[in-house]
Amino acid sequence: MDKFIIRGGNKLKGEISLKGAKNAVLPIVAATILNEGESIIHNVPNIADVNVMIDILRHVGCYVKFEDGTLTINTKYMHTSEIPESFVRRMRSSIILLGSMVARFDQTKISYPGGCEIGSRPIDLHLKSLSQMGVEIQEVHGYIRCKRQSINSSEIQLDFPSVGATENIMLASVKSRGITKIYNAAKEPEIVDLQNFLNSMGAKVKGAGTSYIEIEGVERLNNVEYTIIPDRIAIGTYLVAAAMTNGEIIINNVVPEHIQSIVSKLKEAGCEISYLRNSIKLKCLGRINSVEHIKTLPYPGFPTDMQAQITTLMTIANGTSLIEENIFENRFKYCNELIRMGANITISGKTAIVKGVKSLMGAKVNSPDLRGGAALVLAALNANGYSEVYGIDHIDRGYESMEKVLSSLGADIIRA
Ligand SMILES: CC(=O)N[C@H]1[C@@H](OP(=O)(O)OP(=O)(O)OC[C@H]2O[C@@H](n3ccc(=O)[nH]c3=O)[C@H](O)[C@@H]2O)O[C@H](CO)[C@@H](O)[C@@H]1O
Ligand SMILES: C=C(OP(=O)(O)O)C(=O)O
Repeated sequence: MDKFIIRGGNKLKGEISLKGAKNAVLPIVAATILNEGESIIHNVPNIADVNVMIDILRHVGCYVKFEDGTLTINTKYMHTSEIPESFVRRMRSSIILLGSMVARFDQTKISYPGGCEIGSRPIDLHLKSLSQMGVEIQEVHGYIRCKRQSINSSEIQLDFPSVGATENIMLASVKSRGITKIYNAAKEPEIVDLQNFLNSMGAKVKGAGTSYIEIEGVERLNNVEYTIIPDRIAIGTYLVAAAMTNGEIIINNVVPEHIQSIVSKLKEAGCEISYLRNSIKLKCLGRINSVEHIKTLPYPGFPTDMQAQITTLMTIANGTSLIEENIFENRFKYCNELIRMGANITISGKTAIVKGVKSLMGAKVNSPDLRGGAALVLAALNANGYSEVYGIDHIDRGYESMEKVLSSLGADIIRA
Protein backbone atom coordinates (compact mmCIF):
# COMPACT_ATOMS: atom_id res chain seq x y z
CA MET A 1 0.00 0.00 0.00
CA ASP A 2 1.24 3.49 -0.86
CA LYS A 3 1.95 6.15 1.73
CA PHE A 4 2.84 9.84 1.65
CA ILE A 5 6.15 10.93 3.15
CA ILE A 6 5.98 14.60 4.05
CA ARG A 7 8.56 16.95 5.51
CA GLY A 8 6.65 19.77 7.12
CA GLY A 9 7.49 23.43 7.31
CA ASN A 10 7.48 24.62 3.69
CA LYS A 11 5.17 27.59 3.07
CA LEU A 12 2.78 26.81 0.23
CA LYS A 13 2.89 29.40 -2.53
CA GLY A 14 1.50 29.45 -6.06
CA GLU A 15 -1.55 29.01 -8.24
CA ILE A 16 -3.58 25.84 -8.92
CA SER A 17 -6.58 24.77 -10.97
CA LEU A 18 -8.55 21.77 -9.78
CA LYS A 19 -11.01 19.43 -11.49
CA GLY A 20 -14.75 19.10 -10.89
CA ALA A 21 -16.60 17.87 -7.82
CA LYS A 22 -16.58 14.17 -6.92
CA ASN A 23 -20.03 14.49 -5.38
CA ALA A 24 -21.41 16.05 -8.57
CA VAL A 25 -19.80 13.69 -11.03
CA LEU A 26 -20.96 10.47 -9.33
CA PRO A 27 -24.74 11.09 -9.63
CA ILE A 28 -24.23 12.62 -13.08
CA VAL A 29 -22.46 9.49 -14.30
CA ALA A 30 -25.38 7.49 -12.84
CA ALA A 31 -27.72 9.76 -14.81
CA THR A 32 -26.06 8.87 -18.13
CA ILE A 33 -27.93 5.55 -17.95
CA LEU A 34 -31.16 7.43 -18.60
CA ASN A 35 -30.62 8.70 -22.15
CA GLU A 36 -29.78 5.32 -23.71
CA GLY A 37 -27.20 7.18 -25.79
CA GLU A 38 -24.07 9.29 -25.53
CA SER A 39 -23.00 11.66 -22.77
CA ILE A 40 -19.79 13.69 -22.85
CA ILE A 41 -18.77 15.04 -19.45
CA HIS A 42 -15.90 17.50 -18.98
CA ASN A 43 -13.89 18.54 -15.90
CA VAL A 44 -14.00 15.04 -14.41
CA PRO A 45 -11.40 14.32 -11.69
CA ASN A 46 -9.29 11.20 -12.10
CA ILE A 47 -10.05 9.78 -8.64
CA ALA A 48 -10.71 6.25 -7.44
CA ASP A 49 -14.48 6.75 -6.99
CA VAL A 50 -14.88 7.87 -10.60
CA ASN A 51 -12.89 4.83 -11.73
CA VAL A 52 -15.17 2.50 -9.73
CA MET A 53 -18.16 4.10 -11.41
CA ILE A 54 -16.51 3.55 -14.81
CA ASP A 55 -15.88 -0.13 -13.93
CA ILE A 56 -19.54 -0.54 -12.97
CA LEU A 57 -20.78 1.01 -16.22
CA ARG A 58 -18.45 -1.21 -18.26
CA HIS A 59 -19.63 -4.25 -16.27
CA VAL A 60 -23.26 -3.55 -17.22
CA GLY A 61 -22.35 -3.17 -20.91
CA CYS A 62 -21.71 0.56 -21.43
CA TYR A 63 -18.96 2.04 -23.58
CA VAL A 64 -16.75 4.36 -21.51
CA LYS A 65 -13.67 6.39 -22.48
CA PHE A 66 -11.90 8.58 -19.90
CA GLU A 67 -9.19 10.85 -21.27
CA ASP A 68 -7.79 14.21 -20.09
CA GLY A 69 -10.66 14.89 -17.72
CA THR A 70 -13.36 14.07 -20.27
CA LEU A 71 -15.66 11.08 -19.91
CA THR A 72 -17.46 9.78 -22.96
CA ILE A 73 -20.18 7.29 -22.07
CA ASN A 74 -22.60 5.42 -24.27
CA THR A 75 -25.27 3.51 -22.36
CA LYS A 76 -27.25 2.22 -25.35
CA TYR A 77 -26.16 -1.41 -25.06
CA MET A 78 -26.54 -1.95 -21.33
CA HIS A 79 -27.52 -5.55 -20.74
CA THR A 80 -28.09 -5.86 -17.01
CA SER A 81 -29.48 -3.81 -14.15
CA GLU A 82 -27.70 -5.81 -11.44
CA ILE A 83 -24.78 -4.35 -9.48
CA PRO A 84 -22.70 -7.02 -7.71
CA GLU A 85 -21.49 -6.70 -4.16
CA SER A 86 -17.81 -6.29 -5.12
CA PHE A 87 -18.51 -2.86 -6.65
CA VAL A 88 -20.66 -1.61 -3.79
CA ARG A 89 -17.93 -2.70 -1.36
CA ARG A 90 -15.40 -0.62 -3.32
CA MET A 91 -17.66 2.42 -3.31
CA ARG A 92 -20.60 2.85 -0.98
CA SER A 93 -22.12 5.58 -3.10
CA SER A 94 -22.81 3.10 -5.93
CA ILE A 95 -26.28 3.16 -4.30
CA ILE A 96 -26.81 6.26 -6.42
CA LEU A 97 -27.39 3.88 -9.35
CA LEU A 98 -30.63 2.65 -7.78
CA GLY A 99 -32.75 5.51 -9.14
CA SER A 100 -31.47 5.51 -12.69
CA MET A 101 -31.55 1.69 -12.99
CA VAL A 102 -35.21 1.69 -11.92
CA ALA A 103 -35.94 4.49 -14.39
CA ARG A 104 -34.27 2.64 -17.25
CA PHE A 105 -35.23 -1.01 -16.57
CA ASP A 106 -38.19 -0.74 -14.14
CA GLN A 107 -36.14 -3.01 -11.89
CA THR A 108 -32.71 -3.49 -10.36
CA LYS A 109 -30.79 -5.61 -7.89
CA ILE A 110 -28.04 -3.90 -5.90
CA SER A 111 -25.98 -5.13 -2.99
CA TYR A 112 -26.92 -3.41 0.28
CA PRO A 113 -24.17 -0.84 0.98
CA GLY A 114 -24.07 -1.11 4.78
CA GLY A 115 -22.14 1.36 6.92
CA CYS A 116 -18.70 2.81 6.33
CA GLU A 117 -15.79 4.40 8.16
CA ILE A 118 -17.71 7.56 9.07
CA GLY A 119 -20.97 6.10 10.32
CA SER A 120 -23.78 3.57 9.92
CA ARG A 121 -25.19 5.42 6.89
CA PRO A 122 -28.62 3.81 6.51
CA ILE A 123 -30.51 4.09 3.22
CA ASP A 124 -34.01 3.97 4.68
CA LEU A 125 -34.89 7.38 3.18
CA HIS A 126 -33.90 6.21 -0.33
CA LEU A 127 -35.98 3.05 -0.02
CA LYS A 128 -39.01 4.71 1.60
CA SER A 129 -39.05 7.37 -1.14
CA LEU A 130 -38.81 4.84 -3.96
CA SER A 131 -41.57 2.83 -2.38
CA GLN A 132 -43.74 5.99 -2.26
CA MET A 133 -43.04 6.27 -6.00
CA GLY A 134 -44.56 2.87 -6.67
CA VAL A 135 -41.39 0.76 -6.49
CA GLU A 136 -41.73 -2.58 -4.71
CA ILE A 137 -38.68 -3.24 -2.56
CA GLN A 138 -37.42 -6.52 -1.15
CA GLU A 139 -34.31 -6.82 0.98
CA VAL A 140 -32.90 -10.34 0.71
CA HIS A 141 -29.51 -11.90 1.48
CA GLY A 142 -27.76 -8.52 1.57
CA TYR A 143 -29.27 -7.40 -1.71
CA ILE A 144 -32.03 -4.91 -2.50
CA ARG A 145 -34.41 -5.92 -5.27
CA CYS A 146 -36.54 -3.15 -6.75
CA LYS A 147 -39.43 -3.57 -9.15
CA ARG A 148 -41.45 -0.60 -10.32
CA GLN A 149 -45.20 -1.21 -10.27
CA SER A 150 -46.36 2.25 -11.34
CA ILE A 151 -44.79 5.40 -12.74
CA ASN A 152 -47.37 7.96 -11.83
CA SER A 153 -47.21 11.23 -9.89
CA SER A 154 -45.97 11.17 -6.31
CA GLU A 155 -45.26 13.50 -3.40
CA ILE A 156 -42.31 12.79 -1.13
CA GLN A 157 -41.59 14.46 2.17
CA LEU A 158 -38.02 13.65 3.24
CA ASP A 159 -37.56 13.33 7.01
CA PHE A 160 -34.03 14.71 6.54
CA PRO A 161 -32.60 16.53 3.50
CA SER A 162 -30.46 13.56 2.43
CA VAL A 163 -28.24 14.32 -0.56
CA GLY A 164 -28.25 10.77 -1.90
CA ALA A 165 -31.98 10.21 -1.37
CA THR A 166 -32.81 13.50 -3.14
CA GLU A 167 -30.61 12.44 -6.08
CA ASN A 168 -32.10 8.95 -6.26
CA ILE A 169 -35.65 10.36 -6.34
CA MET A 170 -34.68 12.82 -9.09
CA LEU A 171 -33.08 10.05 -11.13
CA ALA A 172 -35.95 7.61 -10.63
CA SER A 173 -38.58 10.15 -11.65
CA VAL A 174 -37.28 11.94 -14.76
CA LYS A 175 -39.00 9.44 -17.06
CA SER A 176 -42.13 8.85 -14.98
CA ARG A 177 -45.66 9.60 -16.19
CA GLY A 178 -46.67 12.57 -14.07
CA ILE A 179 -45.13 14.96 -11.61
CA THR A 180 -42.89 14.07 -8.66
CA LYS A 181 -42.68 16.58 -5.82
CA ILE A 182 -39.85 16.45 -3.26
CA TYR A 183 -40.31 18.38 -0.02
CA ASN A 184 -37.40 19.01 2.36
CA ALA A 185 -34.98 18.19 -0.48
CA ALA A 186 -31.23 18.59 -0.02
CA LYS A 187 -30.01 21.98 -1.33
CA GLU A 188 -26.35 21.19 -2.04
CA PRO A 189 -24.74 22.66 -5.20
CA GLU A 190 -24.24 19.09 -6.47
CA ILE A 191 -28.04 18.66 -6.56
CA VAL A 192 -28.27 21.78 -8.73
CA ASP A 193 -25.56 20.35 -11.00
CA LEU A 194 -27.54 17.11 -11.36
CA GLN A 195 -30.67 19.10 -12.25
CA ASN A 196 -28.73 21.10 -14.85
CA PHE A 197 -27.28 17.93 -16.36
CA LEU A 198 -30.69 16.24 -16.50
CA ASN A 199 -32.29 19.31 -18.08
CA SER A 200 -29.48 19.47 -20.68
CA MET A 201 -30.57 15.92 -21.58
CA GLY A 202 -34.16 17.09 -22.03
CA ALA A 203 -35.57 16.39 -18.57
CA LYS A 204 -37.95 18.80 -16.82
CA VAL A 205 -36.62 19.39 -13.32
CA LYS A 206 -36.97 22.62 -11.37
CA GLY A 207 -36.34 23.88 -7.85
CA ALA A 208 -32.93 22.31 -7.13
CA GLY A 209 -31.03 24.49 -4.69
CA THR A 210 -34.24 25.03 -2.71
CA SER A 211 -36.00 22.57 -0.43
CA TYR A 212 -38.77 21.91 -3.00
CA ILE A 213 -37.92 20.11 -6.23
CA GLU A 214 -40.44 19.26 -8.92
CA ILE A 215 -39.81 16.74 -11.67
CA GLU A 216 -42.18 16.43 -14.61
CA GLY A 217 -41.63 13.11 -16.35
CA VAL A 218 -40.60 13.06 -20.04
CA GLU A 219 -40.68 10.13 -22.43
CA ARG A 220 -37.30 10.51 -24.09
CA LEU A 221 -33.94 12.05 -23.25
CA ASN A 222 -31.24 13.13 -25.69
CA ASN A 223 -27.45 12.99 -25.99
CA VAL A 224 -25.69 15.55 -23.85
CA GLU A 225 -22.38 17.39 -23.34
CA TYR A 226 -21.78 18.91 -19.92
CA THR A 227 -19.11 20.40 -17.63
CA ILE A 228 -19.01 19.49 -13.90
CA ILE A 229 -18.97 22.26 -11.25
CA PRO A 230 -15.79 22.95 -9.24
CA ASP A 231 -15.13 20.80 -6.18
CA ARG A 232 -15.90 23.06 -3.19
CA ILE A 233 -14.42 20.50 -0.77
CA ALA A 234 -11.13 20.05 -2.65
CA ILE A 235 -10.89 23.85 -2.91
CA GLY A 236 -11.52 24.19 0.83
CA THR A 237 -8.92 21.52 1.57
CA TYR A 238 -6.15 23.32 -0.37
CA LEU A 239 -7.11 26.67 1.18
CA VAL A 240 -6.59 25.08 4.60
CA ALA A 241 -3.29 23.56 3.37
CA ALA A 242 -2.03 27.06 2.62
CA ALA A 243 -3.30 28.36 5.96
CA MET A 244 -1.52 25.51 7.81
CA THR A 245 1.82 26.73 6.41
CA ASN A 246 1.31 30.52 6.55
CA GLY A 247 1.24 30.36 2.78
CA GLU A 248 -0.26 32.34 -0.05
CA ILE A 249 -2.20 30.61 -2.84
CA ILE A 250 -4.58 31.29 -5.68
CA ILE A 251 -7.13 28.67 -6.74
CA ASN A 252 -8.77 29.17 -10.11
CA ASN A 253 -12.27 28.27 -11.16
CA VAL A 254 -14.25 28.58 -7.95
CA VAL A 255 -17.89 29.47 -7.32
CA PRO A 256 -17.73 31.91 -4.36
CA GLU A 257 -21.29 31.13 -3.23
CA HIS A 258 -20.47 27.40 -2.90
CA ILE A 259 -17.56 28.02 -0.51
CA GLN A 260 -19.11 30.87 1.49
CA SER A 261 -19.41 28.93 4.77
CA ILE A 262 -15.80 27.68 4.51
CA VAL A 263 -14.37 31.09 3.61
CA SER A 264 -16.22 32.79 6.44
CA LYS A 265 -14.54 30.46 9.00
CA LEU A 266 -11.12 30.94 7.39
CA LYS A 267 -11.60 34.71 7.67
CA GLU A 268 -12.57 34.35 11.33
CA ALA A 269 -9.32 32.43 11.74
CA GLY A 270 -7.45 35.46 10.42
CA CYS A 271 -6.78 34.47 6.80
CA GLU A 272 -6.90 37.27 4.23
CA ILE A 273 -9.16 36.20 1.38
CA SER A 274 -10.02 37.97 -1.86
CA TYR A 275 -11.65 37.05 -5.17
CA LEU A 276 -10.56 38.05 -8.64
CA ARG A 277 -13.16 37.05 -11.24
CA ASN A 278 -13.53 33.29 -10.61
CA SER A 279 -10.29 32.82 -8.63
CA ILE A 280 -9.79 32.93 -4.89
CA LYS A 281 -6.62 34.13 -3.16
CA LEU A 282 -5.73 33.20 0.41
CA LYS A 283 -2.87 34.73 2.36
CA CYS A 284 -2.17 33.75 5.91
CA LEU A 285 0.44 35.62 7.90
CA GLY A 286 1.13 34.96 11.56
CA ARG A 287 -0.64 32.57 13.92
CA ILE A 288 -4.17 31.37 13.18
CA ASN A 289 -6.93 32.55 15.55
CA SER A 290 -9.18 29.96 17.12
CA VAL A 291 -12.81 29.96 16.00
CA GLU A 292 -15.18 29.71 18.90
CA HIS A 293 -17.77 27.37 17.41
CA ILE A 294 -18.02 25.53 14.09
CA LYS A 295 -20.93 23.19 13.47
CA THR A 296 -21.54 21.02 10.44
CA LEU A 297 -24.96 21.30 8.83
CA PRO A 298 -26.64 20.56 5.51
CA TYR A 299 -25.86 23.18 2.82
CA PRO A 300 -25.63 26.18 3.07
CA GLY A 301 -24.25 25.34 6.53
CA PHE A 302 -20.64 24.34 7.12
CA PRO A 303 -20.00 21.05 5.23
CA THR A 304 -19.28 17.86 7.16
CA ASP A 305 -16.79 17.02 4.37
CA MET A 306 -14.64 19.98 5.57
CA GLN A 307 -14.92 19.19 9.29
CA ALA A 308 -11.67 17.25 9.57
CA GLN A 309 -9.68 19.88 7.65
CA ILE A 310 -10.95 22.86 9.68
CA THR A 311 -10.46 20.96 12.96
CA THR A 312 -6.87 20.32 11.91
CA LEU A 313 -6.36 24.03 11.28
CA MET A 314 -7.71 24.76 14.75
CA THR A 315 -5.07 22.45 16.32
CA ILE A 316 -2.45 25.17 15.64
CA ALA A 317 -4.68 28.16 16.46
CA ASN A 318 -4.20 30.62 19.27
CA GLY A 319 -6.97 29.59 21.68
CA THR A 320 -9.70 26.98 22.01
CA SER A 321 -12.26 25.97 19.35
CA LEU A 322 -15.35 23.78 19.53
CA ILE A 323 -16.22 21.76 16.45
CA GLU A 324 -19.60 20.05 16.40
CA GLU A 325 -20.30 17.22 13.92
CA ASN A 326 -24.01 16.96 13.25
CA ILE A 327 -24.20 14.82 10.09
CA PHE A 328 -22.18 11.63 10.65
CA GLU A 329 -21.69 9.95 14.02
CA ASN A 330 -18.16 8.65 13.51
CA ARG A 331 -16.21 11.44 11.88
CA PHE A 332 -13.58 12.23 14.52
CA LYS A 333 -11.43 9.08 14.15
CA TYR A 334 -8.55 11.05 12.64
CA CYS A 335 -8.31 13.06 15.89
CA ASN A 336 -6.49 10.19 17.59
CA GLU A 337 -3.84 10.41 14.89
CA LEU A 338 -3.61 14.20 15.28
CA ILE A 339 -3.07 13.70 19.01
CA ARG A 340 -0.07 11.50 18.08
CA MET A 341 1.23 14.53 16.20
CA GLY A 342 0.98 16.74 19.29
CA ALA A 343 -2.54 18.14 18.92
CA ASN A 344 -4.59 18.80 22.05
CA ILE A 345 -8.09 17.47 21.27
CA THR A 346 -10.80 16.09 23.53
CA ILE A 347 -13.88 14.49 22.04
CA SER A 348 -17.09 14.88 23.98
CA GLY A 349 -20.05 13.28 22.21
CA LYS A 350 -20.41 15.01 18.88
CA THR A 351 -18.05 17.87 19.77
CA ALA A 352 -14.29 18.15 19.45
CA ILE A 353 -12.70 20.58 21.90
CA VAL A 354 -9.45 21.74 20.37
CA LYS A 355 -6.85 23.69 22.33
CA GLY A 356 -4.38 25.15 19.87
CA VAL A 357 -0.67 24.31 20.13
CA LYS A 358 2.17 26.27 18.51
CA SER A 359 3.03 23.56 15.99
CA LEU A 360 2.60 19.86 15.35
CA MET A 361 5.24 17.12 15.28
CA GLY A 362 5.90 14.68 12.46
CA ALA A 363 4.71 11.11 13.11
CA LYS A 364 3.56 7.92 11.38
CA VAL A 365 -0.22 8.12 11.09
CA ASN A 366 -3.08 6.18 9.49
CA SER A 367 -5.86 7.67 7.36
CA PRO A 368 -9.15 6.41 8.79
CA ASP A 369 -11.28 7.74 5.91
CA LEU A 370 -11.19 10.17 2.96
CA ARG A 371 -11.35 13.57 4.68
CA GLY A 372 -9.64 12.31 7.84
CA GLY A 373 -6.73 11.23 5.62
CA ALA A 374 -6.62 14.62 3.89
CA ALA A 375 -6.57 16.26 7.33
CA LEU A 376 -3.50 14.24 8.35
CA VAL A 377 -1.68 15.44 5.23
CA LEU A 378 -2.57 19.03 6.20
CA ALA A 379 -1.22 18.41 9.70
CA ALA A 380 2.00 16.94 8.28
CA LEU A 381 2.55 20.06 6.14
CA ASN A 382 2.72 22.08 9.36
CA ALA A 383 4.57 19.55 11.51
CA ASN A 384 8.23 19.69 12.50
CA GLY A 385 10.17 16.93 10.73
CA TYR A 386 8.94 13.99 8.73
CA SER A 387 5.51 12.35 8.75
CA GLU A 388 4.35 9.20 7.03
CA VAL A 389 0.65 9.10 6.17
CA TYR A 390 -0.62 5.55 5.53
CA GLY A 391 -3.95 4.41 4.10
CA ILE A 392 -3.83 6.93 1.29
CA ASP A 393 -6.17 4.84 -0.85
CA HIS A 394 -8.86 6.69 1.15
CA ILE A 395 -7.42 10.04 0.00
CA ASP A 396 -7.22 8.85 -3.62
CA ARG A 397 -11.00 8.29 -3.55
CA GLY A 398 -11.59 12.02 -3.61
CA TYR A 399 -8.41 13.95 -4.50
CA GLU A 400 -6.67 13.70 -7.87
CA SER A 401 -2.90 13.30 -7.29
CA MET A 402 -2.86 15.25 -4.04
CA GLU A 403 0.93 14.93 -3.80
CA LYS A 404 1.43 16.53 -7.23
CA VAL A 405 -0.86 19.45 -6.43
CA LEU A 406 0.92 20.08 -3.11
CA SER A 407 4.40 19.66 -4.67
CA SER A 408 3.49 22.23 -7.31
CA LEU A 409 2.85 24.64 -4.41
CA GLY A 410 6.24 23.93 -2.84
CA ALA A 411 5.38 21.17 -0.34
CA ASP A 412 7.95 18.46 0.34
CA ILE A 413 5.79 15.37 -0.26
CA ILE A 414 6.31 12.10 -2.11
CA ARG A 415 4.20 9.00 -2.70
CA ALA A 416 6.16 5.89 -1.80
C1 LIG B 1 -21.29 10.84 -2.89
C2 LIG B 1 -21.82 11.97 -2.09
O1 LIG B 1 -22.45 12.87 -2.59
N1 LIG B 1 -21.53 11.94 -0.79
C3 LIG B 1 -21.94 13.05 0.07
C4 LIG B 1 -23.38 12.84 0.48
O2 LIG B 1 -23.45 11.58 1.13
P1 LIG B 1 -24.89 10.94 1.40
O3 LIG B 1 -25.76 11.19 0.25
O4 LIG B 1 -24.65 9.53 1.82
O5 LIG B 1 -25.35 11.80 2.65
P2 LIG B 1 -26.81 12.07 3.17
O6 LIG B 1 -27.12 13.52 2.97
O7 LIG B 1 -27.73 11.08 2.57
O8 LIG B 1 -26.67 11.74 4.70
C5 LIG B 1 -26.84 12.71 5.71
C6 LIG B 1 -27.33 12.04 6.98
O9 LIG B 1 -28.57 11.40 6.75
C7 LIG B 1 -28.53 10.04 7.16
N2 LIG B 1 -29.36 9.24 6.25
C8 LIG B 1 -29.18 9.35 4.91
C9 LIG B 1 -29.94 8.59 4.04
C10 LIG B 1 -30.90 7.71 4.59
O10 LIG B 1 -31.60 6.99 3.87
N3 LIG B 1 -31.05 7.63 5.94
C11 LIG B 1 -30.30 8.38 6.80
O11 LIG B 1 -30.46 8.29 8.02
C12 LIG B 1 -27.03 9.67 7.06
O12 LIG B 1 -26.69 8.56 7.83
C13 LIG B 1 -26.38 10.95 7.53
O13 LIG B 1 -26.38 10.99 8.93
O14 LIG B 1 -23.76 13.90 1.34
C14 LIG B 1 -23.01 13.96 2.57
C15 LIG B 1 -23.59 15.07 3.43
O15 LIG B 1 -23.36 16.28 2.83
C16 LIG B 1 -21.52 14.15 2.25
O16 LIG B 1 -20.80 14.06 3.45
C17 LIG B 1 -21.04 13.11 1.27
O17 LIG B 1 -19.74 13.45 0.83
C1 LIG C 1 -18.16 11.20 2.86
C2 LIG C 1 -17.72 11.47 1.65
O1 LIG C 1 -18.02 10.79 0.54
P1 LIG C 1 -18.88 9.46 0.33
O2 LIG C 1 -20.30 9.82 0.52
O3 LIG C 1 -18.61 9.13 -1.10
O4 LIG C 1 -18.38 8.46 1.31
C3 LIG C 1 -16.85 12.64 1.37
O5 LIG C 1 -16.71 13.00 0.19
O6 LIG C 1 -16.28 13.20 2.31
